[in-house]
Amino acid sequence: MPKVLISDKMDPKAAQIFRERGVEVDEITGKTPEELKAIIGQYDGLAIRSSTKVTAEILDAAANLKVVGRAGIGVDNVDIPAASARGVVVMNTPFGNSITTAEHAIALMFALARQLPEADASTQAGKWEKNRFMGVELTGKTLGLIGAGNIGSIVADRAQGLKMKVVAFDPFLTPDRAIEMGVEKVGLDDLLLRADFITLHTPLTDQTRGILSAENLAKTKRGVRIINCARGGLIDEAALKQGLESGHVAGAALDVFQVEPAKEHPLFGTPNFVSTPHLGASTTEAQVNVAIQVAEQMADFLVSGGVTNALNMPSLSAEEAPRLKPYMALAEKLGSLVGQLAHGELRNIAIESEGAAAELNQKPIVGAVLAGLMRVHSDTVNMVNAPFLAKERGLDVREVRHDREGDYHTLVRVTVGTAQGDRSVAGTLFGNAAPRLVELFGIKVEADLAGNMLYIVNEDAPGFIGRLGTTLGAAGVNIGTFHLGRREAGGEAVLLLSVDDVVGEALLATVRALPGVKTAMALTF
Ligand SMILES: NC(=O)C1=CN([C@@H]2O[C@H](COP(=O)(O)OP(=O)(O)OC[C@H]3O[C@@H](n4cnc5c(N)ncnc54)[C@H](O)[C@@H]3O)[C@@H](O)[C@H]2O)C=CC1
Ligand SMILES: O=C(O)C(=O)COP(=O)(O)O
Repeated sequence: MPKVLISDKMDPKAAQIFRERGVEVDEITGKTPEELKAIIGQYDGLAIRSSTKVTAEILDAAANLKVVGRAGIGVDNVDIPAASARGVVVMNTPFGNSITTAEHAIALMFALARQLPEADASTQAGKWEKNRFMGVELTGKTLGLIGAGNIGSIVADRAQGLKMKVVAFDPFLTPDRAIEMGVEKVGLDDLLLRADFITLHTPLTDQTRGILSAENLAKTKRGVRIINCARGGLIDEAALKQGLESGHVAGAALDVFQVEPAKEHPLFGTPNFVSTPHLGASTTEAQVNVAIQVAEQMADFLVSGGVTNALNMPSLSAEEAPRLKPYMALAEKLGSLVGQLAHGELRNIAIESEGAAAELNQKPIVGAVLAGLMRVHSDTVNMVNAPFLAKERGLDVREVRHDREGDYHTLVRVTVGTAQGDRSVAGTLFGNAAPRLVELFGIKVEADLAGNMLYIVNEDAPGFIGRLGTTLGAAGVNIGTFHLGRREAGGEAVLLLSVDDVVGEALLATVRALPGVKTAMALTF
């Protein structure tokens, strides 16, 4: 039974769903990285929010880990390249908390406009400072949106309801989408110049880090109010403090900080500064949404191989998974076969599908071929890291679907380009379930690819099969199945034998010495 660790506070629905789906679950929150390292090795899945930092070091200790599930959106606390390299799927729940986070941004905007936290503290301190607090209206003001994705567009919608004018800076926002959202697409400088309020809704990336730098803050309108419910690293916090102290920035509300938890911070106590402890996603509704979603996605993956919302792997629905599974087994075997047989550096690989295979989602088939191919050289390769490793090695991967009807109702062909030319193998599924090799380097064969096998190319001449049988028998190697194919009578023949034991180097040398043998290799599947 797969085992999952929930390492950040999560709605109890998550654990309930894991158990209902046949996944064992432990909930252990608040661990230090060292403590997490000590226990992570026993788990197949890790369910987190933003507190757990999934570093390369943690991943190195996670020998059995197959999936990290983020109950939320931002995954900047997960080292995704390190996870991909180790074959661990990383998934998030991209929509479950977006309304809630957008509402928090709007709440903070009101808090700034009307100085609600200060007014509350003063009133409850018995001061009744009616003349101290003077707010601003939101109606008619310009809201500058940095990042117009899921959360940004909900903020834009709510702000329009408040009769604000919304301008948005997002390099990936298309003009059509801007029209649909009713926002004006602008450049960053234009936004900085015009916005009365600025709200940030981008992920933290190398491009967005410090997007509100000292230089950019200096370009803002005097009296600007800034809200950040995205990630701490987006704003230069020291420059923001200066802006607040000089009065250039009339107010700033941060839900997120460069270093969290922020228990001490130079901004604390600064006039017109409002803060919340990363509460953007903290509503009952959002937490139930993300807990259910992350547990369903992770259980689907661990139990049936379905992949949803993965950031480092193509999606594969739980419904598709059973239909694709035999294809992935076939693809992996074909990849492994070419990986074992093709000599030298592989330059490119083409994965072609025809018949029923062409109607399927190709990404998992391609991933499985690459996994089979790369696993020949490394034990730690799987479908997640195989495409990544292929890219790293400069292998050109091509995917082709054919409409044509061939000899088989379904066929997957894998062709690799080597220094000696192209080498191609093809396979089908018998009864839509059992993988069978049907073509090997241009020769028609029909073979199971399983267990220990012996691959021989020889000159087609009488007496050879008898001599081979005698040689193997004398070495105590039992033949399970025997598959033969040839280009033409008396030409080159290919033999694929399944054998009960590993064929060692000494026996291979004897086989190679038999008259007419051109190649003899041991294969394993
Ligand atoms: N405070 C909290 O509790 C929460 C914070 N978040 C944060 O909010 C972020 C945004 O979430 P979503 O809207 O769901 O993500 P999203 O992916 O739907 O939208 C992000 C937008 O940022 C844009 N973007 C990317 N690079 C940019 C750049 N250099 N300049 C301007 N725009 C850029 C993208 O084009 C995209 O439209 C998350 O990445 C997460 O870090 C999310 C949920 C809760
Ligand atoms: O979903 C996100 O990106 C968030 O920042 C929410 O963080 P949390 O799950 O509340 O720690």
